[in-house]
Amino acid sequence: VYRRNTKISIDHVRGPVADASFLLGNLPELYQSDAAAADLKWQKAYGDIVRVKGVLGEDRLLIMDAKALQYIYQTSGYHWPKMWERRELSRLAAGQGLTWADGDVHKRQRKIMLPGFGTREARSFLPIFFSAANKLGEKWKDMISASSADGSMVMLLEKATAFDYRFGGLDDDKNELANAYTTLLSETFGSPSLTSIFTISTWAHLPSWLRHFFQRKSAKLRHARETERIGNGVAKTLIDAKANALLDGKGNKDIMSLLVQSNNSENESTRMSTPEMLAQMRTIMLAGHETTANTLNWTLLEICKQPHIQRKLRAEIWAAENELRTNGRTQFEVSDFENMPYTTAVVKEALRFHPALHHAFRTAGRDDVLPLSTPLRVIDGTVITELTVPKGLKVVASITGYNRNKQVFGEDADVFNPDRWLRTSDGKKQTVVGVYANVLTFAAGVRSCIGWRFALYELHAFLIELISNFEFELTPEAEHVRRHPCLVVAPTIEGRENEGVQLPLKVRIAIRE
Ligand code: HEM
Repeated sequence: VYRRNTKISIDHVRGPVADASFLLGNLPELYQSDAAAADLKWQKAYGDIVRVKGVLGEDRLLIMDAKALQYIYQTSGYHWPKMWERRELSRLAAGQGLTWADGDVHKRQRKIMLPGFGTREARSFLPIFFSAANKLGEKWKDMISASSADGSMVMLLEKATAFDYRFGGLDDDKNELANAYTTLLSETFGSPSLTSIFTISTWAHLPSWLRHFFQRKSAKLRHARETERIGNGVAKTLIDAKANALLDGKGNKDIMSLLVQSNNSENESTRMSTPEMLAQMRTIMLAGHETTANTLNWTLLEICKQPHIQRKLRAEIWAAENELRTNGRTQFEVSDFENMPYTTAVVKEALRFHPALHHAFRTAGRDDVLPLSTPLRVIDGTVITELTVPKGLKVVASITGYNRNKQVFGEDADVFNPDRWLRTSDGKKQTVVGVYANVLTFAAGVRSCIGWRFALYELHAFLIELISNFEFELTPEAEHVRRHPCLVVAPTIEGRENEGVQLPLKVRIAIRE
């Protein structure tokens, strides 16, 4: 393993010394500290391209450079596949669905699913997002009036957002599946131990029968196995119901109908097997819920830290609601968001500052040359403008590192400031990387987030509904929130990570003048 690992070398690129051990390199700091804390520290010291040590002498590249990321994600198509061990984690979390698939399998799966995620489809879900947000608000109002005299209470926000819309008919409060998913990531993938880091990084070298044996026995993966069982059960019931509706001629272009139709397809290139179909449902459930819910959590935290942002946001939302009522309407549509620039700016800034996934993992599928936005000084002091990389090199794309890159977002990139989105452009031509607002939060290219429009509209709906009805304030505990890395970035309280995701904020009903 050592010989194989050290054959793929980029030792001319600068990076931190592997302070943990030869066995684990820099991976403990990369994976165990607060999400992206190591990335930002190394970015400051070495620039936007950093060599980090993996297990047993392995070299990896941490990338925050715009042109290099654009090349990997967009220009190279499928030539930079996902890192093998991360695909294995995706398989364990959600089966052989879209986040696991690669190459031709991915192309086929994505082509089948894409029509379910267009702008029109996402827009049609807006009333469902508002209704879910409203339901949550009503619940909070009841809790506040039942529990406190001063009209406020400390809420442990852990799961908001419209969990049930993805497949319809699930009640968020009682559903076994919703509960299983809520804690899956923090329990199974949160703060990996040194043993887990080593095991996951060396999995690829084990024969598959032995790997599967360990995975079946692993206590750490018990929760993932249980979620798989519940998830497949729920998915099967929903699929049967959908198949019957389709037989009755009630089909449409929602994602469930597309999956069921592809399962029945005679054509190999548009067919999805039953295990694949179940995996897609579990994938959407997981990829869609944890990411959006945590982005909302981080947004609320930031606007509590800077109350003037919260006040400005609420003023815009109330004005927009008044306008809506004056025009005899009761419900926002997506086109109304265009007249709410500050709300959109807050959403954009939250997505930039707190990407729900802070890392994405790739491998060079061939010897390649990465173009660089910023010239890089290497170990012998020379400065290079492109970097030659060997086939098999593992790469960590630092989504947070890119999103806070000063070359891209300006000198104040490390400050949460929605106003940056309201400034007029300086006309400088930029390297465009992400699918939305040029942030890398939804990744880019052929493997970009398929549900980004859903996330965007869902975030708008929840933010509008919650800020319109409630005021949020920091509690002393919230000062100790850490950015806990567990496949996604979730808020936990320092030293109490084992209690799971929580964000204690003081919430009171907002009184309209
Ligand atoms: C704020 C919310 C969200 C964020 C930050 C986010 C972020 C991402 C990122 C970074 C990726 C690429 C991962 C990689 O390359 O390893 C991704 C992929 C994906 N996302 Fe999202 N996502 C969000 C919401 C959603 C929603 C709402 C859905 C579904 C309804 C969804 C479904 C997926 C799927 C299926 C993939 C795999 C796409 C592929 O590989 O072709 N995501 N997401």
